[in-house]
Amino acid sequence: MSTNPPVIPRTGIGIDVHAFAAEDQPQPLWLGGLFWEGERGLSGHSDGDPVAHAAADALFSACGVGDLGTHFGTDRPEYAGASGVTLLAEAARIVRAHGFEIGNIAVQFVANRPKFGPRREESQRVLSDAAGAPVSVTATTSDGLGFTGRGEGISAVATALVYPAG
Ligand SMILES: Nc1ccn([C@@H]2O[C@H](COP(=O)(O)O)[C@@H](O)[C@H]2O)c(=O)n1
Ligand SMILES: C[C@@]1(CO)OP(=O)(O)OP(=O)(O)OC[C@H]1O
Repeated sequence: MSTNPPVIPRTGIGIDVHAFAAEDQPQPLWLGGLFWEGERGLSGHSDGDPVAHAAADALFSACGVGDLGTHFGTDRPEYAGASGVTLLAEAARIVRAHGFEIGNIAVQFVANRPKFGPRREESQRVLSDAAGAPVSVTATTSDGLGFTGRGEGISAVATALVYPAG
């Protein structure tokens, strides 16, 4: 009797950090694929969304196909101002082109503001649509400690699970 080899899933991890933009060069805040009206924005070559970037990096990590810089380097003018949602969708496309399907992505960001809970469902919907797989997002304040606690920037960490397609 022959048995099929087991399908071995692969995990990946991604971390991203963006500093808040200087007061005299205000930027819109994009976080978790959403625009946050009235909140101080982050600096970056793209829209600076650390949640979407960490999610994309976790996908690349899970598949062993490089990282954010490999695929969307800051030397690529077409990604200047690019939406994190677009980058996540493109990362998911690349992952599938390498023969993987996505199980899920989990992201947590660290920031005092914005208060995320009321918009969690909206963010998860936008990011899940982009990835074509479930994306869950959680938030913590880190109890006011560290650079996030001091309000210098926002960090995000993500894990992803992928498995060979077909
Ligand atoms: N930007 C944030 C940060 C936190 N939350 C929610 O508050 C809960 C408590 O945060 P602690 O840092 O004190 O553990 C956290 O579990 C989140 O539900 C948030 O919505 N937005
Ligand atoms: C996304 C890219 C490319 O526009 O630029 P940034 O917005 O600066 O973001 P970062 O998380 O530093 O990742 C590097 C780049 O690939």
